[in-house]
Amino acid sequence: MASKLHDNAGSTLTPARKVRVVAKLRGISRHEPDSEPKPNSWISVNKPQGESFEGVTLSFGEQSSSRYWMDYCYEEHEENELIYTREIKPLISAAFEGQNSTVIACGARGSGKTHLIQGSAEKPGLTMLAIAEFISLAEKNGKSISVSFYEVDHQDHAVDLLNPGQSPILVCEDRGRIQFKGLSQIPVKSVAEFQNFYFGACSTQKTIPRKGFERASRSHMGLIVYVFSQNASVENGPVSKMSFVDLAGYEDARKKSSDAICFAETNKINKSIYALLSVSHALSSNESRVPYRESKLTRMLQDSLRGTSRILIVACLNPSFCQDTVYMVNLASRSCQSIQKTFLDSTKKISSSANQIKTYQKSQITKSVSTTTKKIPASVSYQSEKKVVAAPKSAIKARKLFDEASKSTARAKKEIRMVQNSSETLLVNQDNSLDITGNKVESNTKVVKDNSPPNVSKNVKCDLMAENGDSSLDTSSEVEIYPIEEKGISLNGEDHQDASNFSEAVELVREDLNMNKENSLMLNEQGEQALAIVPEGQSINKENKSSMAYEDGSTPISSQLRDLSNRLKLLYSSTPLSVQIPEKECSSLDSISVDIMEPKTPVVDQITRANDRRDIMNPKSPWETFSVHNSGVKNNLVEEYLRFLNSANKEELKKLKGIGEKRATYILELREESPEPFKSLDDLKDIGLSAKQIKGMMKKEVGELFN
Ligand SMILES: Nc1ncnc2c1ncn2[C@@H]1O[C@H](COP(=O)(O)OP(=O)(O)OP(=O)(O)O)[C@@H](O)[C@H]1O
Repeated sequence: MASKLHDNAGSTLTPARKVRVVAKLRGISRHEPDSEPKPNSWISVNKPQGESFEGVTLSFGEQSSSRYWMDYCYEEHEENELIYTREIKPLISAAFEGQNSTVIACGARGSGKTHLIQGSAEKPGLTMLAIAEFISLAEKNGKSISVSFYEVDHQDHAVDLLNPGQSPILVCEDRGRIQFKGLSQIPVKSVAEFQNFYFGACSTQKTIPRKGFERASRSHMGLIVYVFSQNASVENGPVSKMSFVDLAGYEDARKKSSDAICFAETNKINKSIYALLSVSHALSSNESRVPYRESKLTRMLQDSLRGTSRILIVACLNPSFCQDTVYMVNLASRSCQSIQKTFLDSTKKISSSANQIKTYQKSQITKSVSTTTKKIPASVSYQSEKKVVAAPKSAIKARKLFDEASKSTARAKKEIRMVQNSSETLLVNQDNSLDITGNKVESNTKVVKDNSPPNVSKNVKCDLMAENGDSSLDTSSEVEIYPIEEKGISLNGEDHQDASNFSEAVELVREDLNMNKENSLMLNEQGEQALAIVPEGQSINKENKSSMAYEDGSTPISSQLRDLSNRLKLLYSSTPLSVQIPEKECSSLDSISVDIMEPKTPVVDQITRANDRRDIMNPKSPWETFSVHNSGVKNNLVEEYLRFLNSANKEELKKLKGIGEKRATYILELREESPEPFKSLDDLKDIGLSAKQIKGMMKKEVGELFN
């Protein structure tokens, strides 16, 4: 294996981590035709240097410049027992303290998920090993254990594998707890007993006839282990539960499907894989809205994912080339918090570097340029403040659907170090093998390390990544991994890119990956435009609220603009009677919220033009003035109404026209998932109201004011 570094650090969960993502490279089975163990040559595991980096990055193929963050990677020879001891055992102990958790095995087909989760009689999987520990701890702590075992197919039918032939399982929520109707719980007293019915269910799972529907060729399987207080009844609920999910293997629907039915089935399975990984991504990045309702599986796992629950994702890797593995790693990697940490560190640094450049330019101090360096041309530094879109359309779209890890393949970068010393000399160092502190940076990993504050008494480092026409840049040159959630894949309510985009996303990422080389060449031609890295870094921040403030506590202007734009959008969306903004203008407003990184005149232009168009800035007649005030009042009313829906208790909600017991309960449920589920009147459609009903409700509320 081309592992460059592989230490054991950080292999157990630390209290602060909600989601941990590890990879497991599948071993070679004795039964496989070519079963001679041979070193894996298509996956490289790299550990970026520096103490602040906890994870590893994976890259695929010789020439690949895409890197995907993981918290850790287990190699071929590292068996289930090791993964169990390091990753699972701490979660079992936590279960006896009331903590829920979920272990998810994902990967392409044949990547070893079942081997990992179920294992076999000779090589027990994580579930078997865990049950032994559960039983032992239960005895010690005066608790009892029971299990459920189910399967979810492509049609979101969930069936009980321990009581086959029954109707599909129903999932409902009662007093904030997920409940299953039609899923049996079997008490477990010994490992042998468990082994019997578990393996029994696994082997018959493929043959049992399904009541009322066809059985799917691929499905997800989930084992739930419940911990009960000794004398508590099932009705009281468990102390905690731990879920083990063996996801169906991801497979490119177009590649393998021989017929339309198979194609549809594969697509649906892929969507549900995507849904689960999206939920874990939303949780790992503290999204305000988590899309549990996107699939049956995420709904079933909701209790074991939300709140203080911990999630372990094991991305299983095929030992030989498999494009589907790359896609899965890409998806799993999005939940890896190491990426975010690293990324945020470097983004902070980049933005502070950008500020230094601006200050530097403003001061208009004559700078001497050393013989070994070049002065940055004004055009270049200007470009650094602008967002430059230099990638092909499909690649851009793919970025929106996936994270920027794939985007990184389209950029070959060079680090320009700008050193401003006490004599105010600007040095640009294009040597990318050493950083300013003299630390060697791994040649093919882009790492921004220096977190020290700028200090004029010593050398101050500004890291910019420049893409230029240097012929030394090739697709294997340094690449930065971004945990970006672009607009298109944002998981929160309004921007949520639902699972239906999965195939498109996969398709686009595929294109993106295939275009690596082409893109970098094209970027090379772009020359100075490539300095777009600064704003792009800020662009990445746009989804990440925690990074929205500068270190001095002030809010970046880009974020203020976004706020302004969001308000405009709200105004627009909640004033249907106001003059319609043409499609073009709307998209301009969108782009304000998403793409503008720094205050540029066009922003003001856009707003002014939009306002001009509405003719509200300069009303010419009393009627127009009245209209303006009228729509202002309307907006306030709508805002108040939405605020009420987002905060009122059940009884208060029921006082509203059109909201009875059921809807009020549902609204409270929605608020559990997201503190503010209603952001515009349109969101009322989520509780089953038609546009006409919404209008009627508003009319009623307004009428009441005059009664
Ligand atoms: N660590 C390992 N060592 C040796 N053989 C393994 C290992 N992991 C998996 N295998 C073998 O690889 C093959 C595929 O494994 P497995 O069935 O677990 O994959 P899977 O990802 O669950 O597949 P699918 O997506 O089709 O369900 C099996 O023959 C299995 O025995």
